Amino acid sequence: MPTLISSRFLLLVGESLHLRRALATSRSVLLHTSVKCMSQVEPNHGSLTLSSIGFQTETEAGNGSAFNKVKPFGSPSENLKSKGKPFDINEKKKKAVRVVDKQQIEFAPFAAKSFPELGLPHVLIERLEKEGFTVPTEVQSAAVPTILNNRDVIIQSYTGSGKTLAYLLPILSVVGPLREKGGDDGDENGKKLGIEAVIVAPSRELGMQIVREFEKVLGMDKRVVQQLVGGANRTRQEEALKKNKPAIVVGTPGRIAELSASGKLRTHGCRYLVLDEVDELLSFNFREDMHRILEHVGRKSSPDPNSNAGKSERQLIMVSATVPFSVVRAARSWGCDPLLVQAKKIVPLETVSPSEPVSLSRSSLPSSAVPSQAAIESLPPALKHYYCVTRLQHKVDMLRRCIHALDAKFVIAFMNHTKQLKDVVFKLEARGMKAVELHGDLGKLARSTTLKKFKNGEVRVLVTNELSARGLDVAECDLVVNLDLPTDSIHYAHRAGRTGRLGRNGTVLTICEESEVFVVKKLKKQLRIPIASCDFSEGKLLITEEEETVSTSSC
Ligand SMILES: Nc1ncnc2c1ncn2[C@@H]1O[C@H](COP(=O)(O)OP(=O)(O)OP(=O)(O)O)[C@@H](O)[C@H]1O
Repeated sequence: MPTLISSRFLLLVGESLHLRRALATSRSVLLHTSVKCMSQVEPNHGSLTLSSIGFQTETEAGNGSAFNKVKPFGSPSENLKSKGKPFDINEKKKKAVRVVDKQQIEFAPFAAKSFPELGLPHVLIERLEKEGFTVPTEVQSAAVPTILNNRDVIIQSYTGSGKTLAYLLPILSVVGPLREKGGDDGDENGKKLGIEAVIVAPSRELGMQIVREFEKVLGMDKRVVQQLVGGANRTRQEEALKKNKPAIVVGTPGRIAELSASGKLRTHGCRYLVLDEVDELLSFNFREDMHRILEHVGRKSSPDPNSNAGKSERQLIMVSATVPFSVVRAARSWGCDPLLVQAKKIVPLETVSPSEPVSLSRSSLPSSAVPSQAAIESLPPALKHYYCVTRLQHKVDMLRRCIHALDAKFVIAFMNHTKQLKDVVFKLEARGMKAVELHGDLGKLARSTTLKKFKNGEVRVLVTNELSARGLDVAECDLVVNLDLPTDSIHYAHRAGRTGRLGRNGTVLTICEESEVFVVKKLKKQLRIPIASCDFSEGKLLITEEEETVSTSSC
C-alpha cells in the first residue's frame, strides 16, 4: 500500500529536467570510464585494518585462530550445507548445544581501494585517518567517485555497510572547510555561499546520527552542519541558521519544510539534496513536506514558471538498504539520468525493470518475489536468525533467557505497540536486567538520553518500536529480538540490520506464539534465509529444528 501511494505521489510531483538531462549527457561520457573500472574491483578483505575500526580479533581475544577462518555455528554458509537434509522430527531437542560466540567478524565489507584512490582531497583523507577510517567499504568505494562525477544516484547496500560516509565524503570534498580548495567555507572572496547541502532523514534519531557522523569527520568547526530535526526548539534553530550560516543542514522533512515555508531556510542555491532512507521518506506521512523539499531545494526561482532556465544544478542522492521499484521510479522522475550504485555494481536506472528492482544478478526471479527482493538485498551476510515459540505471557522470560544464553551485551527488543514497552522494561528490571524504553512519544531530550545510556552500556536492553528499526547505529549491538512480529519482510530486514554492523556477527531472534509460526516461515521463504527454531535451556541455546531447504539458486 505505501508503495502504491508513493508512486502516485511521484506522478504528481513529476517535473521536467531538460536542462539537467542535456548536461548529464555530456558528463556521462566522462563517467563511463570510471564506472567501468569500478565494476571490475574485487573485494580484498586482506586490506582491512581491524584495530582501526575497533574490532577485537580472535587472536587478540586469546583464541589464537585467525578471525576470518571462524565459521560460527549457524552461519549462513554452514546452514546452507545442511540444505536438502530430511528433517527428522524425532531428532528434536537432540541437537548439539553450542554457545554462540560474541562479536566475531564473519564478513567485513571492505574494498580493495584506499581513500586516496577515491579522489578525495588530501585534507579530508587526513581527517579520516585521524578518526580511524583507513579503508573504505565497498559501497563507499563505488559511490564516492560516482558522486564526485556529479551524477544523481541511488545508493543501495545492506544495513551497516557505511552508506552515510558514502555520500558524506563526496559532499565534504566540495562543501565546507575540508573541500578541495581548503581554507574557509566561503567562496573565493571569503563570502559565505549559503546552504549547499540538504540532508533529509525520516526520524530525529537518524538526523542526529548523521550530524554526528559529519562532525566526526569535520572534527573542528561544528557550525558547518546544522541540525534541523522536529521536536527541538524551532526558534533556536532559526537563530543558529542566522548566526552560524551553515553550509550543510540535516533534518526531518517536517522541520525542513516548515523552515523553508517560513523563509528562514533558503535552499534554492543548494547543490546537494540527499534523501536518506528514501523508501521511508516516500511514505504517505511525509508526502506534503517532501513535495515542498523537492520543489524548492536547489531550485532557483524563475520569472517564467514554465522555464527551466532558472533552475540550478541540484545533485540528487537517494539512499537506503531497501530500494523497492517505487524508489527507482521516484529517482527517474526527480533525478537526471540517475545511476544505481551498489557495493560492486553501478548501473543506469534505465536498465532496472519493475520485476527486478535493484538486483540485476537475480533476473530469474518471478515478479511475485519482488516485494521481498529489496529486503533480501538489505540483510547483512553475517547474521544468524532464530525463532522460538512460547506463550504470550512468557515472552519476556524467554527474552531474558536468550540474553543470558547468548551472553548478549547490547540488545534491541522490538515491539509493535508503544504502550507495551514500559511493561517489558518493568519486567526485565524486576529480574535485575537493566532496560529502557525508546519511542516517539518521548521528548527529544529523553530520547537522546535514553540512546546515550544504551550506547555507553549503562542499560543492556533497549525496548523499542519501529522508530529504531531504521538507521540506528550501535556498533556493539549483538542481539536483535522481535517480541512482536514485524509487519513484513522489509520491516524484518531493517530491524535485523541493527546488529551485524559493518561485518560484525549478530543474532536475530523472533519470539512468537505457536499460531504465528507460519508467519516466520513465510518470512524465511521471502528473505531466503535460514531461520532455525530454537529454545533456551540451562543457559544454552538449543537448536530444536534442522534447517529446511533454503533456495539460493537465484542468489
Ligand atoms: N570505511 C569505514 N571504516 C570504518 N568504519 C566505518 C567506515 N564506514 C562507515 N563506518 C562506520 O560503520 C558504521 C555503520 O555505518 P552507517 O550507519 O553509515 O551504515 P548504513 O549502511 O547507513 O546502515 P543503515 O542502512 O542501517 O542505516 C558507522 O558507525 C560508521 O561510522
